[in-house]
Amino acid sequence: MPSRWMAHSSFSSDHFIGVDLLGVARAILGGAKIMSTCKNKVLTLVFVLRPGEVLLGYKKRGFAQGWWNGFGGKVEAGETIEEGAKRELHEESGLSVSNELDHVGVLMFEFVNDPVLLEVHVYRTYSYTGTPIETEEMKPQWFKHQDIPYKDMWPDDKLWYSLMLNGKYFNGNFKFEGLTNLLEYEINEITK
Ligand SMILES: CNc1ncnc2c1ncn2[C@@H]1O[C@H](COP(=O)(O)OP(=O)(O)OP(=O)(O)O)[C@@H](O)[C@H]1O
Repeated sequence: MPSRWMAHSSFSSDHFIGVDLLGVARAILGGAKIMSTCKNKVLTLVFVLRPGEVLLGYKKRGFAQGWWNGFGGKVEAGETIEEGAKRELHEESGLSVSNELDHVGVLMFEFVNDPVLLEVHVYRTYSYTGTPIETEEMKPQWFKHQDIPYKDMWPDDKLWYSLMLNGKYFNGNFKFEGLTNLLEYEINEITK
């Protein structure tokens, strides 16, 4: 009996325990990963358009300094994502938008060794009031579509700008190592 039990145990039971432990370990690790990554940082990114051109801002300080981008930033407590987008556009470019912005995409960015995911909501609009002004944070400039300075921008931008400029809806997932090394990505166009 003991030897049969031992024999049985040393095969099936160990095997079973092995699988089970692996499963438990996976569940714990998986759970921990989900818990640590579920806190997304919600950001906005607004593109003001006029026929054939897009307004970009040169980032003068802070995160991504020295690169061109749309206007946007963190959504603050008590405001909707779209309200945050309009506020950041005004703060960074001096432009105001009273109509609804066109919500064209959501981009998720993961950075290796950083548990916080960036959830960037992308908007576009042809409708605005005011004249772009240089602020402490951004220097605005109109660019023809063919002159967009992709080499001085986030590496993901060249992968989805054509969708945004052409009025398509999309989502994307990007994995970065540092600020310049894009390791993996996927972009999906969405039909509304
Ligand atoms: C990783 N690949 C990326 N590709 C394209 N655009 C990206 C991006 N990652 C972040 N962005 C955008 O860059 C702005 C940062 O804004 P950021 O300066 O951090 O926010 P905010 O102005 O609130 O910060 P401060 O309060 O000034 O620190 C914001 O529009 C955000 O959507």
